[in-house]
Amino acid sequence: MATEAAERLARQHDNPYFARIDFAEKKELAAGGDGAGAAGETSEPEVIYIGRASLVGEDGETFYIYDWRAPVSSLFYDHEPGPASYDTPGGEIAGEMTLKRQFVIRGGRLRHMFDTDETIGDDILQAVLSEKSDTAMKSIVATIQKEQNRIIRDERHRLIVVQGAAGSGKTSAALQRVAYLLYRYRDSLTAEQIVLFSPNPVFKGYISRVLPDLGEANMRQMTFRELIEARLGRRFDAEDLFAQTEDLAATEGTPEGEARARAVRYKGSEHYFETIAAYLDRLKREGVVFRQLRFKGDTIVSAEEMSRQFYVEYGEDSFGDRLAKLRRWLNGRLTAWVDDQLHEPWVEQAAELMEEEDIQRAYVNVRRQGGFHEDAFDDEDKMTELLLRQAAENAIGPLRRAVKGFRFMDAPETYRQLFVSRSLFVSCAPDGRLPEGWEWMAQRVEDKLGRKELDHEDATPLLYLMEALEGFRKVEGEVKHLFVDEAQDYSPFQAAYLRRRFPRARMTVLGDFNQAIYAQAEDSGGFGGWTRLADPADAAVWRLTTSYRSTRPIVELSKRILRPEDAEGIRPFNRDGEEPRLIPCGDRAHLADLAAADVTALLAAGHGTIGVIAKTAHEAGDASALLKERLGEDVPVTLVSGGSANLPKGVSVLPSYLSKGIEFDAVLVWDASAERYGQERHRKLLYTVSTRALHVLHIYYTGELSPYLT
Ligand SMILES: Nc1ncnc2c1ncn2[C@@H]1O[C@H](COP(=O)(O)OP(=O)(O)OP(=O)(O)O)[C@@H](O)[C@H]1O
Repeated sequence: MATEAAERLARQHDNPYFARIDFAEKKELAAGGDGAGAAGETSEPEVIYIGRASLVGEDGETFYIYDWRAPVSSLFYDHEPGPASYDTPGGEIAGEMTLKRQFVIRGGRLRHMFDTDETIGDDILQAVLSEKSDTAMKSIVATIQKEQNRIIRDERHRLIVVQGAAGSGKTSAALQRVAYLLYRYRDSLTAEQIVLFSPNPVFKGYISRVLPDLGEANMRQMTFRELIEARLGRRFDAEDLFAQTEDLAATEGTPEGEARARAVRYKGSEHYFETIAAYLDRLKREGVVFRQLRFKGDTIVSAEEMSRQFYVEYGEDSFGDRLAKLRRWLNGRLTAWVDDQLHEPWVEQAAELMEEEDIQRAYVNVRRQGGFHEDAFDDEDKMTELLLRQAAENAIGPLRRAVKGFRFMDAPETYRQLFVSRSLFVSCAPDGRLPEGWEWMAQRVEDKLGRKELDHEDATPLLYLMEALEGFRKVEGEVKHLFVDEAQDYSPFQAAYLRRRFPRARMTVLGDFNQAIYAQAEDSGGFGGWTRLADPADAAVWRLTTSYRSTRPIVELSKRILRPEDAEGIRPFNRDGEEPRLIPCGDRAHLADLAAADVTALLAAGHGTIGVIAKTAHEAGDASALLKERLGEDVPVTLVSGGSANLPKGVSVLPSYLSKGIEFDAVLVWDASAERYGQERHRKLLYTVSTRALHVLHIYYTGELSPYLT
């Protein structure tokens, strides 16, 4: 506690406050009308300083500085001088703002001071946005914009969906919202109860400093991949989204590639989610595939016995009760089997070889059960029996654990059944029809599962089926807030799955349909079915249209990449910069020569982070090798891969999909040729890549330029 307070004070010493407002509260007409003041009159203006944390006098009442999250602070974000009001838990407070002043204080010294008429003065925002970037994201509390503030402080809706242009502050708003909620509900909400889904490990590292800098603990961060790995990683060689993307890129245009792309889209759809839901319903009556319990070639309980027990004996009970009963029954069967085996030679041998630790445990058990007193002979028998029992139990430990972990149900095989029988699939599909390409999918599932491999498009459906069969025991009921960033990249299937996995969480979902770059979400208009997850009365859809990250010329160029109707609502923040450059190159070697020379010049000009963004991991590998050859040891070049967790300063080379959510002072697009970015589906990828640039954008191409840039 004391260290925390000391750290906070040290931070405050460096940067105590960033704003001052003078606010005169409107006087209420006192009850009975005898009038402490007439309605409409205001009291003397109070001087209010706003900073990252509050500073309170020793009396515990005098506020020298208000925390930016205090109710009164929203006056600063929402209003210009003049009539103004703010919400408090006790109701609205209205009055008159007579002064609004902004400060830039660094290292305890006042650098700038502005009085302003606008909500948040352009000058300060200009200055902040013109700074060179760091490898980690910074907090934006001193310059939160009105429309961002609305998202940060929304306490009314259970589901908030934010559609925001690239660089409009979605991630920033999400993180300040986490800080806001932790402050507002500090007695009842902990950082552990907030989960943020991040697109990849690079992004995870990139945002991890914002909350600690604001004096708050980081929320839990997860990637969808981690979720899949945790449950299915041991049983399957599970493909991830990036490998899937690479495969689709490599097979593009081939019949195999087209069939897979169709399967990927279908298996991310709501149609498929409903099909699985109907299948689950049917599994209540028949069809769960059980796995026999076997020991050294002997069947202890067969799959047929389990099925009979489950569907016939317990047929009247609910699914959950039947499972609980089946588990008890299986454990009883295992115990009976152990009883039966006690005097078999293998058990005696195993008991002789038992570890000291197990013998001690058996000894303790006998004592606990009241052994070792009157009749020593009896005790010895008891001890021997216990040792034998312990030995047999050790041997069937994996079976006990399988029963505990529900592995007596074969979820993958149950899943596979759906693709074995056409009529079964049809009976579960909501429209009673087979999806296009079903045969191809059926063959693929057969091949892959047979080899213990799992396509990414099958991972969430299998996870859903498995968890639903187990009664969603991994449900995270204690999570109160779920944030999903880059939400356009989730399939409607994944959105529906997350809703079930975090059943009580309020959701804040942020995305940009113009950056939907994965095939799995292509058919959903880029918004993954999120908006349908809550009752419309409990949901809000907010839009962020101003793009703060990039200079005006960069935003203008990137808007031209999009279809006019998609670009319509995007507004650049008015910050000047050099025109983006389109640079023709003879071949890759020439491209590398030019890019290497530009990297050197950009570093010399003081740009601290340079992102060389190629389309695929393979091309990023090539680009990195070519640049390293040319730049030598003096300029370190880092190749960023799917597993990387940190973005270094200097030059990073990365595939397009790993650049999601992050930004660089300068972006060098590696080969935006028509060959690489020629199809409609590449339009959004090119947009995503170009909008990573803060100040400088160079686009190199060999051969013909992508049609989206001409
Ligand atoms: N109100 C603000 N004040 C200062 N900087 C801001 C503000 N809003 C956004 N920014 C800056 O703009 C950049 C983009 O913000 P952010 O990454 O949150 O946007 P995004 O909408 O999540 O972008 P994308 O969808 O492209 O990943 C960041 O550098 C952020 O600090």
